[in-house]
Amino acid sequence: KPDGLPPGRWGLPLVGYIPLLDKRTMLEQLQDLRKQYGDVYTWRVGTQLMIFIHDYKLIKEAYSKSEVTERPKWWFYNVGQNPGLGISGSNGERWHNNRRFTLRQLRDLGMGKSRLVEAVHRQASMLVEELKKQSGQPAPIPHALNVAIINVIWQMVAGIQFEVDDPEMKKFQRMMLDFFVVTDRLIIPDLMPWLLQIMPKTLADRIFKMDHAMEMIDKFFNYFKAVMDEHRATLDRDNPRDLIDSYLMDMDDNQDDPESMLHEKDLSFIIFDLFFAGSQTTADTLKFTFYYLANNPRVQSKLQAELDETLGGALATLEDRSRLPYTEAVIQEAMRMSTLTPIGLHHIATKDLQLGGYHVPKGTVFNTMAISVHYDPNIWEDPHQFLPERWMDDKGHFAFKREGFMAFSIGKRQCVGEALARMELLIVLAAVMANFTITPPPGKIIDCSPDPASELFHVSRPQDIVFTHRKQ
Ligand code: HEM
Repeated sequence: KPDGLPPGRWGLPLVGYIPLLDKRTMLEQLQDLRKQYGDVYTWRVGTQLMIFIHDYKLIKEAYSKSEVTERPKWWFYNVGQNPGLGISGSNGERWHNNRRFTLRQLRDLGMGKSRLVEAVHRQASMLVEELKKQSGQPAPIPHALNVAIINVIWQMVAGIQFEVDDPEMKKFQRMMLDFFVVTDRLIIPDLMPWLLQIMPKTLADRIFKMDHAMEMIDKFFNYFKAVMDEHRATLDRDNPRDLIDSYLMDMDDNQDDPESMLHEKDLSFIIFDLFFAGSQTTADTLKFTFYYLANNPRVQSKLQAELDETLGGALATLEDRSRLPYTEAVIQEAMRMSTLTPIGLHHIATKDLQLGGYHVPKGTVFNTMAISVHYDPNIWEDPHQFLPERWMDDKGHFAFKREGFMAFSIGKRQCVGEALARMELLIVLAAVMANFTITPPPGKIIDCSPDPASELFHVSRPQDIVFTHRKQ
């Protein structure tokens, strides 16, 4: 055990201190360790040394260091690609280029006047129509919400939007669900890589579903490749339509450069990352927001009053943003309370470093406890209360402050889709709340706690809720 480490659990050789030995949830165990060791501690899981940080200032200090920017080279992130492709699982120059490319795309295609805003408008209106069909009835939030969010990403990537019941959309969603299922055990060999050396490959594949995950990746590649081929056949360099067109043009521009890293498989991973990082997150943030609002009629009336007065029934645009401070505050508060990534996404130390007076060796994996920060009573008054007012200043403006807010993480690796997510959340929430009042089913309250089935990523619990059409 290296000297100077933060306190914590080292455990046995090879297996470390395995969380499965304990029946409580992972988050409960982490909170216990915090009580025992303080805001920063280590926990060796398998052969992997992990550091857990519950304090915002220390997280900020860690993530401001360039040596804590990389993603671990794990199956969980790379799905067998070495080196990792796309954005979320890549590192170094490839990561830097792909991230910059995607941010540029979002800016150019995106915010302001563009087709992307039109797509969000169209999807928000579609969702309102779907909700009218269940007006006044207790029912789960319709599947159309997920479709709406996925369609916005399709618009950005390939200029396509599907109808709610289009079989192609169903097929695509089924592929995404299947992928989630096959990746649930991939992290085990990441934490205990020696298992792969002692096990026959067929057994390892059967247990950890690695071959299945690779097959799924090929399936996605073939799916996206067909869309790329269509784009290639109709590409007009003077009128790039979407992200695929832009990438193909960059590829052509660099075809004589032997150093060029651009290729179709990498593009396929970028697309894959956008769907996986950007659809469930945004859709679930909306679901949590509807749940909090259903239990908080006071907040809901105030929100509707702002929407009625400012928009008068029209769809919101980004220009309306400064006139919708309470709507922004509601979204911000819902993101704080739901904390979709309670322990963050892993980063790895690429060099030895000092943090909070401790020595953190190269190879340590960082877990940043957004959930502790978002409920820290030293940062937030009454942290368990849904209080959008905490985001308003004395003049009634939305007072966005980054300090202590980590829904999109912080530092160089923070979410690339934040601006898109915020635009979608604003437009869709405004459209729904201008048209509907939300209540729990009679005699019930909505359970706003995350579904215990998913620990590392918070998702909302499926349950009935009532959207009643406001006939203005
Ligand atoms: C409310 C919705 C969203 C939330 C809460 C969210 C949250 C996050 C978080 C916590 C990270 C991890 C950053 C880190 O490693 O420290 C992340 C990364 C990422 N997000 Fe989002 N996200 C959302 C929406 C989106 C959207 C709409 C897109 C794009 C369409 C997107 C694309 C990405 C990508 C590509 C990464 C990986 C960044 C990298 O590794 O450099 N996200 N997001």
